[in-house]
Amino acid sequence: MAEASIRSEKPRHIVFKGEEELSKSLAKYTADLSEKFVRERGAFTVVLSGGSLIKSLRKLLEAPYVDSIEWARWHVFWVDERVVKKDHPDSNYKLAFDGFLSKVPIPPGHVYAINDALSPEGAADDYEACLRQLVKTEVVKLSKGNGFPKFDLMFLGMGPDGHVASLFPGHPLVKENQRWVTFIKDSPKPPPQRITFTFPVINSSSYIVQVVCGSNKAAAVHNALGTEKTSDPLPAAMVTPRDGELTWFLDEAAASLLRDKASL
Ligand SMILES: O=C1O[C@H](COP(=O)(O)O)[C@@H](O)[C@H](O)[C@H]1O
Repeated sequence: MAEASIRSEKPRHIVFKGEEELSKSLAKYTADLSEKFVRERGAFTVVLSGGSLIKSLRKLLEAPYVDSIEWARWHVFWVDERVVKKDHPDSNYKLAFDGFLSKVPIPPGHVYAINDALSPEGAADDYEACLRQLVKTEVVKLSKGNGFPKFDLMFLGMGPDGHVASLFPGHPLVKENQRWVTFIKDSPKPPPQRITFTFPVINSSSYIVQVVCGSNKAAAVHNALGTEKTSDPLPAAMVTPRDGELTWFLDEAAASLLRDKASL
């Protein structure tokens, strides 16, 4: 198990007056990266979170992006998933399908949902095997430095407790450094059974956006964006891409406890 990584400088953060402005900027940021990766490698690997993130992607469903993005080149994954049936209200797949994926022409074969017939252990193994196959076929890149998969763009949310994906404060899974995908059966946030990417996978991404809105998350934002060294950082503070770019997209409420909170 690795030591928790501790960053030495603050990641870039952008504060928006409200979630409406944030979602417009997030759409442009995403469309620009889609264009770049499709041009460079003919594919764009995108990792979604569950929760409030999906609503913040809604501007991608509007002009000009809905018509200009090369949706057929997108490959979509989940950073974490609840081990429930795909039509269950708690499913991150269902949330994304209903609010986003059903409205854009991404080929169904490019949408990599978990196998919802398996146990948490089985679903994590199965999802990792799927990623290993996609690395072989070069749909997903491999990080040269550490041998973990390297996704083009990863969208992260954050809970009020500072959790990201299904990696919760104080849980031993935050230190997992061998597996690509692992499972949890005692998630403090329901439902208890989930699978999740591990930190080495998250931190191998080329681009990570951490999207956080709301005053109930202000304390965790303040904690995670601080530079104070701690041996027990919040999971959100452990998002430290090794060879990539991290940008926090915050609304004014989430940024309200930061000293540097000038908004766009
Ligand atoms: O349970 C989860 O929570 C986090 C945060 O969700 P939010 O609704 O507070 O934005 C989410 O990022 C994660 O994917 C999800 O499984």
